[in-house]
Amino acid sequence: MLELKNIRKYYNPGTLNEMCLFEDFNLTADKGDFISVVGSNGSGKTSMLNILCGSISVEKGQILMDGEDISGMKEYKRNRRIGRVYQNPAMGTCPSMTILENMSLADNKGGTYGLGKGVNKARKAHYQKLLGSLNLGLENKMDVKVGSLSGGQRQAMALLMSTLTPIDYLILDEHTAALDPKTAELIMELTDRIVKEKNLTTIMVTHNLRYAVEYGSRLLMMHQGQIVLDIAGEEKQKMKVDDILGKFNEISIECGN
Ligand SMILES: Nc1ncnc2c1ncn2[C@@H]1O[C@H](COP(=O)(O)OP(=O)(O)OP(=O)(O)O)[C@@H](O)[C@H]1O
Repeated sequence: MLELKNIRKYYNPGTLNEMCLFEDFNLTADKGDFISVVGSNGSGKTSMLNILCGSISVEKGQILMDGEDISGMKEYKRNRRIGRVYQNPAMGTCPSMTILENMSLADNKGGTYGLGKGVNKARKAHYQKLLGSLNLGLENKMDVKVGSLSGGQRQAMALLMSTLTPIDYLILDEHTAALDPKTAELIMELTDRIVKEKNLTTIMVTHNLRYAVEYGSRLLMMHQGQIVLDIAGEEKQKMKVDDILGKFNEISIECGN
């Protein structure tokens, strides 16, 4: 379970540009939840993910992982249990290293790493099997530099790499936004498969309302630092893209836009 409790977050505190994003923000992601998060630009979606992952600090409040307060825990330590995929495929992979080296690096997350040690045959075969499941032919390109792959291929690798070690939580920050529609679809199917196979508690920020409706067990809508919609179960299953659009319109009218 991941929890944000009574979070207060200011950007540029004490300056002319001070901005209060969260005043008393609360979120509980129960074990096995797959939460799609939609919301207006600047509503705080990425900031929320950054707070969970420890990429940014907060003024007040607690971040709990399975009941343990991890507010003071460094990002790299949280990452032992949290996998993250970003919008930019370049963020999750190292372009100057080969596919094999990237896989090996991800496999050693949280441990020491030396390329000199090399990768044993069994591990290489394991990586090839995983890459083969993507159906992108990457298993035959183990010595190719990742920088020469397409965005979609890199994002598929980033997803595989972020979930290679035994993690419990998966954080997806608009991870299909930079991809063409067909590749985005493929990455979403892959995401869903990995989430189910590994039983990952997942939070996925997306501007694609269809994905938000089709995937996941719960749907949140954020606006101006607040959760304005939180639905799950049957209600979520019945939700249509038009319903979310309607909610967006309501918010815009309330704001006078
Ligand atoms: N490092 C920062 N310094 C100052 N303000 C920031 C910083 N990061 C985010 N903000 C502000 O906080 C607010 C929320 O930003 P955030 O990126 O979390 O929103 P978002 O919902 O992810 O937006 P989008 O849908 O456009 O990606 C915005 O007004 C943004 O300008």
